[in-house]
Amino acid sequence: MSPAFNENSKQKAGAGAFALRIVTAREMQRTEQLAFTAGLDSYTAMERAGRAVADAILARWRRRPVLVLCGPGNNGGDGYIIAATLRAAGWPVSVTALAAPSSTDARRAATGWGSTALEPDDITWPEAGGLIVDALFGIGLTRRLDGVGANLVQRANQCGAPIVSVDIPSGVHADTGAMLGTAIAATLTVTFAWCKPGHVLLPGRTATGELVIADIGLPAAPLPDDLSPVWRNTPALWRHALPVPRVQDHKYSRGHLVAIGGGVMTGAVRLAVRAARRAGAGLATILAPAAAVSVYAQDQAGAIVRPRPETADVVAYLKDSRVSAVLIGSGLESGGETSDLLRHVLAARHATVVDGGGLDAWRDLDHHLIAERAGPVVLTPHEGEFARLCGNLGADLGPGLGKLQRAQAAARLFGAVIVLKGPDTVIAAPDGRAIVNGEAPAYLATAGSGDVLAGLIAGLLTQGMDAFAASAAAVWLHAEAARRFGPGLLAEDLPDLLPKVIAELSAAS
Ligand SMILES: NC(=O)C1=CN([C@@H]2O[C@H](COP(=O)(O)OP(=O)(O)OC[C@H]3O[C@@H](n4cnc5c(N)ncnc54)[C@H](O)[C@@H]3O)[C@@H](O)[C@H]2O)[C@@H](O)CC1
Ligand SMILES: [K+]
Repeated sequence: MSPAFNENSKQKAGAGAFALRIVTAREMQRTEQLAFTAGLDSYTAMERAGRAVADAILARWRRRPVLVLCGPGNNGGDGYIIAATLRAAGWPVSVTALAAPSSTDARRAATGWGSTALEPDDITWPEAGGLIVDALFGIGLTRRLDGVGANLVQRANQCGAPIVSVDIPSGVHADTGAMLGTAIAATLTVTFAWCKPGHVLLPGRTATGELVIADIGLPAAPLPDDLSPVWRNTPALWRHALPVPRVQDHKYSRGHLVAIGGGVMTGAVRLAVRAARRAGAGLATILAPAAAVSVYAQDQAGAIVRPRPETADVVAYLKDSRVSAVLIGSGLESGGETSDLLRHVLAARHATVVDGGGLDAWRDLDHHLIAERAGPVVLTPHEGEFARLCGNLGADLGPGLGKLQRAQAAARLFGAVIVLKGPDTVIAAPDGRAIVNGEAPAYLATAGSGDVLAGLIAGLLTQGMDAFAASAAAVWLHAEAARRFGPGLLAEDLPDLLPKVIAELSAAS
């Protein structure tokens, strides 16, 4: 495990990899409780939260009319403090209260605001030159928005003024990013201490707009020891673990990837192998049906292509101790032969990436095969493949299970790293660690880009990188390469974009 994944639980929120944590609503509440028990005054925390939001507003906008929408809980309490702070800065501020404040701290904040709160029916909605502060609901939102609350959200979204959300856009579920009925579409969201899953998972990520994470002094107290370690994906987590060739290396010691090629959809493994080689694999061998050997051989002169007339040939080849990772499933049909191949690949005990048709084969494996395999396995489903792979996995964990929790549950169930792909890819390890990649450009929605990702993961794995770190690094590098290329991106472009991205990362570390 890399040092970045072992950060000290007594660190401050703003420090190093610890700042990249993603914390669920319940974990946040427990952290706050511990901090309060350790002596932090809860109203002081609320004042800091409110001031942090007001500071973010003052740093971005000039004086303008502001409407603050306050809910009944502590999110609303933050809203009253923001209103008072902006008023003290000379801004024209009005407040509307969805309901009377229900907590001691929120009541105290409302008293500090002092002026009357408008009834929702009496609001004059600001125009584009004004500003709305959304302090209706934060991480305490537990059920769908309806009635007056839903109406306020819709009117705010329609009035044309930018909206600043306190902690999380009202209506977004903090742990899943789902919309509970309707949700604020914010220009800016200021959250506290750590990001929540709802800020990085769709559709919450879109509703969040720009995200600012403000330090309100919480982790000065000890954190709960059992915080599930979830991070936002950035190179700080894994850059130091990227493979770098040593002077004494030869092609086998840099890593020998074996890819199982299909007979018809050859493009998938060709893309994957090129990506693996661009990521530094010293050697790649494609085991292909005899009829397709020439197609693979003509594509990449530097890859070895061998015919695999019988499954037995694959088994024999994988016994070679110089094989360091296997990619199976890209471009393979689901069904009998793929299932046989997968069983033999797992029995060979190499680090393995399973994609495409291999995922359906994985679903059909006997559980003892999954339990008994020795090498690390990475499964790379998109949502459709995940649904086939896992069915209603997690239904017993309650309704509304989000993408993060589903990936974590599958990783635990299978004892494999899960890369649940999409615009908000989640990488989950069997031990509960997870990383969310919230920044992928939509240009990646093109045929073959998943094959490149599978090959990139395999290319890093084959060089000895830890499966979880390799998966996170590959997802980030893949997205960054696509971002740099921009419009017109083809999957074929991606492998050759990787060296520059990797070189710049290595230079920066
Ligand atoms: N606890 C603390 O010390 C701090 C909390 N802070 C703020 O407090 C927020 C959390 O406060 P709360 O736990 O009071 O939760 P919220 O303010 O998010 O909302 C809770 C209230 O909304 C009601 N509610 C939930 N779902 C509803 C729905 N669909 N329709 C109508 N009412 C609904 C609940 O019954 C409760 O009254 C954070 O998001 C953050 O903004 C900050 O002040 C920092 C410090
Ligand atoms: K809010």
